[in-house]
Amino acid sequence: MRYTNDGGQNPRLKVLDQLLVPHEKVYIDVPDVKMAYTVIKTMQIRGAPLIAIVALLGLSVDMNTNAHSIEELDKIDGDATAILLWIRDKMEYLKSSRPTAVNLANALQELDKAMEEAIKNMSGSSSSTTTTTKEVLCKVVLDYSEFMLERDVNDNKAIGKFGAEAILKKTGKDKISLVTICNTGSLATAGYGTALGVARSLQKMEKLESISALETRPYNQGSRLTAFEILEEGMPGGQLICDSAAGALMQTKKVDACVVGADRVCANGDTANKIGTYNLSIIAAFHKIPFYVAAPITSLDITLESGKSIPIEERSSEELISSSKAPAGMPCWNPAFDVTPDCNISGIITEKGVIYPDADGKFNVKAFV
Ligand SMILES: CSC[C@H]1O[C@H](OP(=O)(O)O)[C@H](O)[C@@H]1O
Repeated sequence: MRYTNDGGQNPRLKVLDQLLVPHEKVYIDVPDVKMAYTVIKTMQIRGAPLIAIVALLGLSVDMNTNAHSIEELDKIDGDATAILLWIRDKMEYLKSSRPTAVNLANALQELDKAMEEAIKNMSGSSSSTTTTTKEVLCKVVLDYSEFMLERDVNDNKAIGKFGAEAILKKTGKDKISLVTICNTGSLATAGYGTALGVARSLQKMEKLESISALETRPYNQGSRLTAFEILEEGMPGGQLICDSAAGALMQTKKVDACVVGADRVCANGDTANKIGTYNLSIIAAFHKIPFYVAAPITSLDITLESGKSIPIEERSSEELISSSKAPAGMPCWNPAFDVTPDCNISGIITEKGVIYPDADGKFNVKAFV
């Protein structure tokens, strides 16, 4: 992603088209909310934290630089309720792009609070300022989207550190062999990565022996994106395995831990992540290999008691047909995510530390937020 803001209130956003990585590096200009929605929906950018960041930066670029939006906002300037409604309408549109990851919904909720607060402060202020409602809210959206960008990298570094320490302690090993699924690295976040950030931290500590990446059918985020990041970082023992080789790997080779990302973690620890994660957790449980979820607090959804209520995105048959070379017209079921039950999870690694199950084996995610 390329984000610039010269002049203080002139944000510009370009995103790397992840559908073309690793073979081509093409950047797409995101001048408005419509394009932010499109790049998310079509998976030109993906990864729960990055979806939230691109949506918010897209909103900020739209409000601050898009001529049509500026004109619309100018017309209703001074009417705080009308401006709020205008922004909330865009927020709802962005939120409808992909339903499973909760990071975007959480970010928009936080932003909404910041906007309400700013409006309250404006009406309470006695100073004879010439700043208009529109200017104030454009600045709130801009500041908040930039804050998210910065916070995500710092959070990921903390996740990496806590995760590496937890895995070393749990396994008692000096060198760790990991398995991961999907892409949770710099490409899925503002930088560093969540689950792949844990691998990065182990590598920095010279404690990473190997990392096996699943290809992650049908979109192949593992074979295209994680493989690319593993090679770029020169991670020791980096290798690609097909999704169905995970069992054989655990049966015949050294695997010390699995570490995966998350799109939504419920109050009881149930975790939605890329389709195939549930299978991986079952194989890991069978082989008594610790299984960690690495995710920022923004991926936690304590309003849902269990994974049964997580909306699971189903994508088109065409995507599965083209990637699997199935005959055209073949009916498909193509869920993008599955839910790993709490009982298969050893720990949830966040930037505030690791959430472990209690003595009864139950997670209390609420207590952590
Ligand atoms: C830190 S990435 C979290 C999460 O997002 C991915 O999904 P997608 O590629 O469909 O956007 C995947 O499930 C990752 O684990």
